[in-house]
Amino acid sequence: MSRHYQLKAASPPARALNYQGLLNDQQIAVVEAGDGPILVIAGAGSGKTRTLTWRVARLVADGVAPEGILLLTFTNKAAREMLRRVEEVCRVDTRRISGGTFHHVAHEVLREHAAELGYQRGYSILDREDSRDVMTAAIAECGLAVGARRFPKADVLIDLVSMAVNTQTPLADVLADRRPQFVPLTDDVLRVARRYAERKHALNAMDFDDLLLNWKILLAEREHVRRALAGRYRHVLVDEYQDTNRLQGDVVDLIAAEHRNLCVVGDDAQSIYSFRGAHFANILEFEKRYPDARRFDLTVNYRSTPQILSLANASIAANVRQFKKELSSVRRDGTLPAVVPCRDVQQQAAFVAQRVLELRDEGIPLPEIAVLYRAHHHSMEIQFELARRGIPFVVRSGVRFFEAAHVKDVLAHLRFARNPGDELALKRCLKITPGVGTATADAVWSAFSLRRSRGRGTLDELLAPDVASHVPAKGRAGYTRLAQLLRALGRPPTSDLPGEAIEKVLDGGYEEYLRAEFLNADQRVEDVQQLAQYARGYEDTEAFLSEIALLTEISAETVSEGGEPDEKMILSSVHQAKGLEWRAVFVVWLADGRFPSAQALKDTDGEEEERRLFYVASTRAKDELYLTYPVVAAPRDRERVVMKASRFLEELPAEPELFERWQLDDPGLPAALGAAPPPAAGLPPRDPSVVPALFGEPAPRRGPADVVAPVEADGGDPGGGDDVPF
Ligand SMILES: Nc1ncnc2c1ncn2[C@@H]1O[C@H](COP(=O)(O)OP(=O)(O)OP(=O)(O)O)[C@@H](O)[C@H]1O
Repeated sequence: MSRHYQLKAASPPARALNYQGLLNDQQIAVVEAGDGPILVIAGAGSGKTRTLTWRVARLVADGVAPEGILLLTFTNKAAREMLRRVEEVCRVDTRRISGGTFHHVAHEVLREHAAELGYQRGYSILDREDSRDVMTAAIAECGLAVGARRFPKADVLIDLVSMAVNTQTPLADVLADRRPQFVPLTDDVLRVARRYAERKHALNAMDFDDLLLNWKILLAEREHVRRALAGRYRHVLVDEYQDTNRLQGDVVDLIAAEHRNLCVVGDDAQSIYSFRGAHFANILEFEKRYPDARRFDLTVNYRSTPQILSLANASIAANVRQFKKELSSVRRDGTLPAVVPCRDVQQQAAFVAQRVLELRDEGIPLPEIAVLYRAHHHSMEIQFELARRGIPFVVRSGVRFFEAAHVKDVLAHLRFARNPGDELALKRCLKITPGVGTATADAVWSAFSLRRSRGRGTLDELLAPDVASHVPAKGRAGYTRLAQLLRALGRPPTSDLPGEAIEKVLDGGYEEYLRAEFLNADQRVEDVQQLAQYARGYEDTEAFLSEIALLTEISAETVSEGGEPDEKMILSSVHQAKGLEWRAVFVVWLADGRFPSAQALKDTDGEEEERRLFYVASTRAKDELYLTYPVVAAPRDRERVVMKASRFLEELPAEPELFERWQLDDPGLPAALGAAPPPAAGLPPRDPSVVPALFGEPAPRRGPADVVAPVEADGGDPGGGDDVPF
C-alpha cells in the first residue's frame, strides 16, 4: 500500500504588497524604482531602514528569486531584522536571500571557492584573540619580541595591517601616517606582517580582513568565479554606504558589475569614520562611477522638531563636499535649541546635572537623556558631578573615566609614591614595565616588603641590589627608570602636586608605553593630560586620591530618588551615538579646538568631517537640544585660557533665530557641587587608617549593565558593538 504525501512549497508565491500609508512619496519612489544603479541619499531620521526593507520586499513580490538578492548591512542584526520584516510581508523564505555584513557574506562565498586561493576545505576563521596569538608568534619568530627596545605590540600591528588591507594602502605608508615613531622599524614591521600572513596560511586560517580581501581577489582575478557570483546576484543592496571602505567599495562594484542593479543607501552628511578607513569618495563619487545612476533623496525627518532640524540644516550647509539637501520635519514645533556658555568645565557639569534633574521632573525618563561629546575625556567632570548628585548613568564611549586602565595605571604610580605599602599599586606599575613579568613583580615585591619590615621602607629601597637583582637583564633599564620615577614622585614638591606628578608619569615612560601598546594612544594620552589638568585643582595629592576613591564608592550606589533602579541616563561619544536617538541631548565641550578637535583640523577635509560629526550629534535629539561649552579652561600650568565657542556655533546665521542663548546666573557653587575643592589647608590631619581602605581594597565592581559595549573610540562596530559578523 502506498500513500501520497504533499510537501508544501518552500516559498509560497509572494503576495501583492500594500505599503500605502506606511511610506511617504520619497520612500515609495525608492521602493518602486526599476533596474539600474540607484543612489539613495537618506537624511538623518528619514527611515532608510524601512525604505530598504520595502524595496527588498517589492523585488521579491515582483518575482525576483530570493537567491538573486544580496543585502549588505553593517551588522548581521540589521540584516536579520530587515529580512524578518520582508518575510512578514512577503511570506517568502528569506533564508534564501544572502544578507549580512561584508564579512558574513564573504565567508559564505569563500566556503565554496577558497580552494581557488590555495586554502583547504574547512579553513578556520581567526577571531581577535587568535589573531593576536598568531601575530605574537610572528613577532617572536622574527626575533623582535618585546625587550628593552619597544617594538609595537601585536594588537597595534594587527590594527595597522588591517588599516592597510581595508584602505588598500601600502603598510609602510600606513605606518608613517599612523605611527610615525615606528618608521625606523619599517623593515621589521613589514617582515613581521609577511610572517603573519605566512603563518595564517600555514594554519589554513583567515582573519576578518582576509575574508574581505580574498573575496575581492576572487572577483578581480578569477574570471569564472566572478562570472558565477556576479551572475547570481541580480540585485545588490547596500546599507550605510557612506561608511564603506575602499576594499568594500571595490567588492560592491565588482559584484554588481554584471547586472548593474545596485542600490546603495547612505547619508553623506553622516560619514564620520574616515579615521578608521571609511572612504568618503565611495558615496560622493558614486555618480561618477555610475553615470547612468538615478539619485533619490529622503529628506522627511521623523525624529526631531523643526527647530532642531533648522539648526542642523544650517550647520551642515557650510560643507562644500556634500549632496546638498534640506531636511523637513513632520513633528510639531518645539523649543529652540539652547546655546549655553559656561564659566568653566565645572560649571558646565553643574549645569548639565541640574538640567537633567529638571527634565526628569518634567517627565523625560533618564534613559531618554544623553550627553554627547567629541572625546571620551570630555565627560570627566560630568561623570564626577553626576556621581556626586546620585544621578545614575551609563557610559557608552568606554569604561567610566576613573575605571579606565590607563587612568588606573597612572593613579597607581601616585598611590605607591604616597604609600609604599601598596602592593597592588606597585605591581600595577611593574606590569607595564618592559621586560618585567608577573613572577618578577612578585619577587620584587617580596624583597622590597622584606626590607620594609626591617624598617627600611623608603622608595629608595626599590633600587637596593637585593630588590633590583630580581629583575632580568631585559627589564633592567625599564625597572630603573620606574624606580627613579617613583622616587621623584614621592619627594616634595611633586609629592603634593598631583597634576605635576601625573605629567611626570606620562613623560617618564608611560606615554611611550601607550604608544607602543594601543592604536588609540592619542586618546589615552589626552585622557591622562586631562586628568593632570583636573588634578591641578587640588594642591594636595591625598585629597585628590581620596576624592577619586570616594567617587567610585558613590557611583556604585543606586541612588536616584523615585527612579527605577535601572534607569540610567546615557553618556556617549558622538561616534558611538550614531543611529541612536534621545528626547533630550546635551552636546558638551563645543569649544573651538575641542569640537572641532584641533587634531582633526590638521587633515584636509578634517573640518568638514568634524562638522558632520556635529550634525550627527544634533540630529540625535528628538525634543530638546542643549549646546554647551566652557569659556575658560586651564590646560597647563594652571594658566587660564579663554576658549572660543566652536566655529560650528559661531558660523550659524543670526537670522532666522536658530537658538536661544542661555546665560547662567551662578550664586557661587558650593565646593561639593561645583569646582574642585580648594586646597585642604586648615583642615585637621587625615586619619591614616583611611589609607588602606583607599589603596588596598580593589575598587567596587560595577554591574555589567553599567557599560554598554566598551568600544575603543577609534574602533568598534558602527552598528552596535554587540553584534558579530557570524
Ligand atoms: N513613512 C514613515 N511614516 C512614519 N514613520 C516613519 C516613516 N519612515 C520612517 N519612520 C520612522 O522614523 C524613525 C527614523 O527612521 P530610521 O531609524 O530608519 O531612520 P534613519 O534614516 O536610519 O536615521 P539615522 O540615519 O539618523 O540614524 C523610525 O522611528 C521610523 O519608524
